Amino acid sequence: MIPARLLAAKCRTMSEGVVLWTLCTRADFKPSQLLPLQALSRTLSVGCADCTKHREPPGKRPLSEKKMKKHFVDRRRVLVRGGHGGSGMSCFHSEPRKEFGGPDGGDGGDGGHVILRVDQHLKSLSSVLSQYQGFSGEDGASKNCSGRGGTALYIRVPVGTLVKEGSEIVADLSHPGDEYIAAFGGAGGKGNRFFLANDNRAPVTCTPGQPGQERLLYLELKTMAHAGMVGFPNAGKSSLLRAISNAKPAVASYPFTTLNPHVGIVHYAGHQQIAVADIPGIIRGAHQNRGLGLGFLRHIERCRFLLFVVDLSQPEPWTQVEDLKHELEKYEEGLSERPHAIVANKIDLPQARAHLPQLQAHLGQEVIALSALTGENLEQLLWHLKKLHDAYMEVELGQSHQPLRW
Ligand SMILES: Nc1nc2c(ncn2[C@@H]2O[C@H](COP(=O)(O)OP(=O)(O)OP(=O)(O)O)[C@@H](O)[C@H]2O)c(=O)[nH]1
Ligand SMILES: [Mg+2]
Repeated sequence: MIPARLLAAKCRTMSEGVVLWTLCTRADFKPSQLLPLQALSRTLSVGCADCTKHREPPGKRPLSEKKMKKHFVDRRRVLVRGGHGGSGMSCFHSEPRKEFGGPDGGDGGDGGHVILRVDQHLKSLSSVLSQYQGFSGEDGASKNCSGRGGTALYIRVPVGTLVKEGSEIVADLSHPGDEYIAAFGGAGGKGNRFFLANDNRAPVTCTPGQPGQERLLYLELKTMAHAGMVGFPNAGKSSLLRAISNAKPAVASYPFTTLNPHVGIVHYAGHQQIAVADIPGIIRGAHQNRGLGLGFLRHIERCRFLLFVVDLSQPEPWTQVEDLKHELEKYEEGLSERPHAIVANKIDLPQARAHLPQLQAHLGQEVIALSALTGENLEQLLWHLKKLHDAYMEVELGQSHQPLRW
């Protein structure tokens, strides 16, 4: 149970459009004093007069969910070819009054590689084309001039891109700045100078450049986030993400409003950031590809801990948790065992309050009851999120792994 003294304050700084959460303590605080978020920020006077005036940061209008769906691509088939090596040159040194100047044909330049590079700002594979041809090296020239090597061609991919060749995983680009050489450029040819030998003082042989490597790769994006919100359609996952972060997924009263994952960053005081992913709704039989199916269960795989979001206004809400765990377990063994918290949303509705004790009794574990709509008890979720994150960091650092940073 969260110590009642913990409070959260929300402040949107205009310049960054960031929601900053400060967990602070007040010795005299009682649970009954928990206030809706709007009231809370007024009570604590978090020192941001602007945030009351301007709720939305100015700028581009966000894309609609439908348009975003068009732009969101999480699989791509790419044919990559390294650059062709430049040809070697065959020629002889020529100078007035100098006979037998000798061979001086330069080597061709190497072809450029095609390299996949992680760009933290990309969220989807939509900008990746179906074919890439690396830059060719220049041909060698006379006077022993070697051709210039082809420059590398970079393909920008988002964090969490898995590279497959056939069914084999050849690279996992899970950190910003990670690179993988998708196709090597061909080696440049040799000029006739290279073939100069004691028994052959005037070679005419030169070799052509080699073609670059050609590979057919499959790119697969698995959303990377610290926490993944898993729940049935309409449970209020997107509303919750909007409430705690600066992400703006669409919210509507019909199921499957969210069609692709959204990642929101929760900013804590001290520059700590926790990435939370809103995963599209999961229904019974998702592991057999029902609803939005397997395509989205895939995005949960990479989340380090989970938030099971339950619609508390529905009768027998514990069955939602059981079903969600069942679907995750069927998809990948052990997935439902990840560190998690149970979030019971819509506590503002009268029937929801009545369901809460039953849910707690059935699950036998702590339930974070809150309302994404009114902001009630959000601070408890933030506190749990931080606790799960700290535990994850401890485990990763203990195993000398590089923890996921945002
Ligand atoms: N009363 C109440 N309604 C809520 C609350 N949170 C969300 N809702 C409503 O529930 C409906 C669904 O909310 P969403 O956030 O779109 O739900 P979702 O889980 O993202 O749904 P999908 O994207 O379809 O998976 C909307 O009409 C919300 O206004 C809450 O705390 N209280
Ligand atoms: Mg949604």
